[in-house]
Amino acid sequence: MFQILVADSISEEGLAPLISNESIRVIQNKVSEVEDILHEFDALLVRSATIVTEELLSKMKNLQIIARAGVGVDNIDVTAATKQGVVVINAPDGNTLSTAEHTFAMMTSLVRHIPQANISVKSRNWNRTSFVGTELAGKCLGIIGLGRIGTEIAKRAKAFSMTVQVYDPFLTHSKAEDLGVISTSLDDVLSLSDIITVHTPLTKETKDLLSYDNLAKTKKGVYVINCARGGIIDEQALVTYLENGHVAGAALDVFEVEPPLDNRLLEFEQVIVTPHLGASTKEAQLNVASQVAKEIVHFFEGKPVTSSINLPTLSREVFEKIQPYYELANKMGLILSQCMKEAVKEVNITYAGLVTELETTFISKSLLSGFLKSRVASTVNEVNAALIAKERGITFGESYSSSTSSFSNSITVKVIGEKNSFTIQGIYVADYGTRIVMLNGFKIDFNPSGHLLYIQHTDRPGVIGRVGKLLGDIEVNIATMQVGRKEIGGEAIMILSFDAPLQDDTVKTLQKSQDIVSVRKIDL
Ligand SMILES: NC(=O)C1=CN([C@@H]2O[C@H](COP(=O)(O)OP(=O)(O)OC[C@H]3O[C@@H](n4cnc5c(N)ncnc54)[C@H](O)[C@@H]3O)[C@@H](O)[C@H]2O)C=CC1
Ligand SMILES: O=C(O)C(=O)COP(=O)(O)O
Repeated sequence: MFQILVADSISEEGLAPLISNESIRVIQNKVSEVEDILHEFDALLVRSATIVTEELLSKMKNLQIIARAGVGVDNIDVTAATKQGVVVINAPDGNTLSTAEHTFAMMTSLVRHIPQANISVKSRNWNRTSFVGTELAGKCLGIIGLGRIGTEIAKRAKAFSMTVQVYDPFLTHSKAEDLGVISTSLDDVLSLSDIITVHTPLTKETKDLLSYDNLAKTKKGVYVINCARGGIIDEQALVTYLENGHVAGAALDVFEVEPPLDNRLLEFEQVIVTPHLGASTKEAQLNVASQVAKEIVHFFEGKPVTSSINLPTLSREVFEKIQPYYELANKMGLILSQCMKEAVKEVNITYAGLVTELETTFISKSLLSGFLKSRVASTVNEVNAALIAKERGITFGESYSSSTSSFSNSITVKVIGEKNSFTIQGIYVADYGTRIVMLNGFKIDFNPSGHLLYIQHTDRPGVIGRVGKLLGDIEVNIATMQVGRKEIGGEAIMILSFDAPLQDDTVKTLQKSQDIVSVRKIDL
């Protein structure tokens, strides 16, 4: 008998496949109420309220699967779960429409002051002049993050006769064209929009995306909306811009700390709030609960699960053989993603030599998951990488080359974007390890790990010295340095490694230095 702990409030009807299954026992309780029997559960089902920490996982010795009845898995320590061999699944599209509709409800409420007017009338006032609103038709909506939810918002905004400006670095031109939206830079979205709504995952890149500096670039009188994740808008910065009147109002469904008991934003009349209700409809809850319930049944029946976001399903023996290539490919994907900052149409992988005898599909998926990791809300892994790439219009090709090179095996990847392309080649040699031996046609040789800088420059006397001095002046210690060039005086590259991550300001300063063409920070 498999025991499942349902720790958050989840649709009973959606749970039917579990409740009716004779080999499954469902217990609906908060974690704190079953502390002494946590070790007995085989599965844990949660929404966003239960925080699944490493400590909790260590108490759940029998746990095999965690199911998130929703999208965001930021309340689950997926790394700890993976380490513990626990599969994590989610329901990526069951609540898309409800969240988009809630965002739209927040937008209309915000610009027509509906919550404030409601309170006023119920307090027996009849004050029509204080609640004069703003029409949506003809206004510009800025959407940051055009994934599943952002896309549904865009369609609805078009129906309301709004113009839509979008910032999503991973959005292809054709998708934007199909939707009739303008795909542009973050700065354009900030400066041109009357209303800005965020729909990205909360990641290193999107934390405080609407910062002091970025809010300063917005129109005076702008409205902002966050129905994605607390922390994408810097709450302190928002307080400042509400206080000085630059931001006319905000609609917030999510907060950095939930519930937001001690949050200054709640004190503003022009801020309207809901308690993380985006996905709270009967339909969305039924969808997400039944999606994960069916997946859990499959999992216990030994069938493959389709929405796993962490573990691959390979035998240990096969995995051990491909592991070095699998890790190399993942690093190559991460390097490509950090060097190629634009929408990508194609990822082509070519294997040569001994590696072609292995299960390369799995290696390719590892590469793809490294490449997509920072671009989507839910964690990407080998199980879901190809599907996510397809959804995002990225064609993914794999081929074998018989051409002989100086390496006994190699993986070469070409990523083609709308304007540029980028090529990388990596090798694995037993007892030597994994190396990157080519970047964009430049021969090089470095270990893909740690904190790196990729600098493209002109091969002129003094460039390397200038970079060294610039970093030395700000006390940044270079651990290793590699240079590569195609011809004397032509284009050249440097790969520098450091003991700690570099500050973004350092990258900006280097970028301005003489003879430097481009600088990319790579964290692996
Ligand atoms: N309030 C609520 O109850 C709910 C909130 N959510 C949250 O909404 C957010 C969006 O969810 P989905 O649309 O389902 O995810 P998605 O993965 O379909 O879309 C996310 C989009 O953000 C884009 N993106 C990633 N990094 C970016 C960056 N630095 N700048 C601009 N765009 C970037 C990606 O390219 C992608 O298109 C997530 O944070 C999710 O957790 C989801 C459901 C309910
Ligand atoms: O699916 C998501 O990412 C959500 O934020 C929904 O959260 P909830 O399941 O309503 O606690």
